[in-house]
Amino acid sequence: MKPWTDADLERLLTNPEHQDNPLLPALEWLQQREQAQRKQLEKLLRIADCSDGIARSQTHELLEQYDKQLRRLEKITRISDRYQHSLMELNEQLKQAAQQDPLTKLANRRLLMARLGEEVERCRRGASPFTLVMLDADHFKRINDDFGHEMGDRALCMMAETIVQQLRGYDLCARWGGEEFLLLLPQTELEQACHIVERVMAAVRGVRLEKEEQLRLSISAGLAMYQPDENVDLTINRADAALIQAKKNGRDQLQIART
Ligand SMILES: Nc1nc2c(ncn2[C@@H]2O[C@H](COP(=O)(O)OP(=O)(O)OP(=O)(O)O)[C@@H](O)[C@H]2O)c(=O)[nH]1
Repeated sequence: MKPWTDADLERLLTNPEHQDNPLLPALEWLQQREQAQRKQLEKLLRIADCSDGIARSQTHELLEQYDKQLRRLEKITRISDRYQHSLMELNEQLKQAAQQDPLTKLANRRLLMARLGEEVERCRRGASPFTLVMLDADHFKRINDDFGHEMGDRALCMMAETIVQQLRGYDLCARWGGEEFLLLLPQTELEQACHIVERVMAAVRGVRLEKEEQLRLSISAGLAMYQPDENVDLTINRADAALIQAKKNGRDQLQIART
């Protein structure tokens, strides 16, 4: 049997032949109810479609917001990485500045005293003794007077570089004062220290600053070997006294400290 359509039903209900059929009112009632239900269903479907659209656009909006937050977070992370990196660099620079002489870039007194403390400890634990060498540029005032303070600065830097080149990796050269340097030679007894210092003095004599052919440099040195249980300040003083003696003896030479 072919399915009933609305038109078939309408024809049946309006057919004068069936006007007296007792089922007619029931059929009309069923038709009206079916139409009402259909309308209701269509309405519900429209609402469902609409809310589906809203849900879709809300989801899209949320995804966009999420992407935006993610990009913002990535940007913040990049900035924070850069910030952390520059903080670390700054920290490193500060650390260096606290331990370095700004002119010659050598270790400063603070770093040398720290290393000296460690060396004394090592010596107390039975390692072989170390030697300290106080170095002082000769007649440096004349260099400044004859060639100018700026050239004096360059001469100091050249001297520092030359001294370091003659040392071993574990030795330390610090700028002690104006034109004074202090060498820490770990695990080095006097005889070996003398060889090192003679090498340093010879190298300083050979320094030539371009354009200033007349400029000649030399240094005097006082050596003191650390004595077990000696206060290290005393070792420094002994090296200093030996240096004064080297100056008195005519400069450009080394002198060994008395114990
Ligand atoms: N250009 C320059 N000169 C410095 C610096 N520090 C110290 N000096 C100079 O070094 C000279 C040291 O002079 P003095 O202590 O009289 O000693 P000197 O002329 O080297 O003579 P002796 O040590 O006796 O051989 C002074 O003229 C200081 O101004 C510095 O950083 N740069």
